[in-house]
Amino acid sequence: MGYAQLVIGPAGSGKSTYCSSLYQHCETLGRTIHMVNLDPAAEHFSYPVSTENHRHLEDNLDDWLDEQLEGYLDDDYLVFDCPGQIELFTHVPVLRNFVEHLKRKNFNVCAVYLLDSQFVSDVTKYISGCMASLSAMIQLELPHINILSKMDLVSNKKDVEEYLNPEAQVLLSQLNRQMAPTFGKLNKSLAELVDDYSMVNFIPLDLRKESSIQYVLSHIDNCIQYGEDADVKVRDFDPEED
Ligand SMILES: Nc1nc2c(ncn2[C@@H]2O[C@H](COP(=O)(O)OP(=O)(O)OP(=O)(O)O)[C@@H](O)[C@H]2O)c(=O)[nH]1
Ligand SMILES: [Mg+2]
Repeated sequence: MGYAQLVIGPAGSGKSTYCSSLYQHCETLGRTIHMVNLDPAAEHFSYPVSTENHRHLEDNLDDWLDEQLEGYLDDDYLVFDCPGQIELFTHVPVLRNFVEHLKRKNFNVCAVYLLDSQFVSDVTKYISGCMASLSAMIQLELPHINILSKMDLVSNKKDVEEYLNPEAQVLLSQLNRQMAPTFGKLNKSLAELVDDYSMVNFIPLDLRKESSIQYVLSHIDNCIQYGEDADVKVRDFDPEED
């Protein structure tokens, strides 16, 4: 049985930074994880790929993803740093195919969706971030964990708290305050959608704190049942501990 995190989220949300911090954290613990960078952009495309090329892109990526998996063992813990292009996990089924592939290889996979905490300062941005997360959740059909990244940039933690487990009513009134009355109905539907899926449930991540990284990791490990067979106990950490 192998374990894998699929780290996704909008461009610049902090995926690569999270991956390297996680790697260092595990290194300190003496725990082995492997990072796999799934961004083929640097190697293959130095230009935007148009929609006509999607088929072509897909075929190439399947082979390329296969190559990335070579050399890893069936019981490894892998962390896939995905590119920020949202269409890779929504319009194009390539990431979904990759997930199927991992499952066939007996990997327990969890989607780790990062959203920049700066998005929370603007409820419209926040909602769009939630929708992108929801879309990934539906497309990938994986256990899913939402993370609010870059918490070190948040000066007042109270501002963010209500967005960690937001209520539809709060979102709705904030959306209505910002937008013209014609959007009232749409806002209501959006807020309800977010509420219905009860997917909007973010764990704050402050990379300056080892305890915060550990807290996030514990949640993910739980999700993919890592450590349940072994003697390793998944400890619960208080993110506000230090
Ligand atoms: N202050 C702060 N900045 C961060 C943090 N994480 C990432 N950044 C910064 O945010 C920018 C984007 O970070 P990346 O880790 O490259 O984001 P990404 O999601 O991998 O971006 P793409 O691969 O382009 O989608 C960089 O300038 C980082 O230095 C964080 O926890 N705190
Ligand atoms: Mg990156």
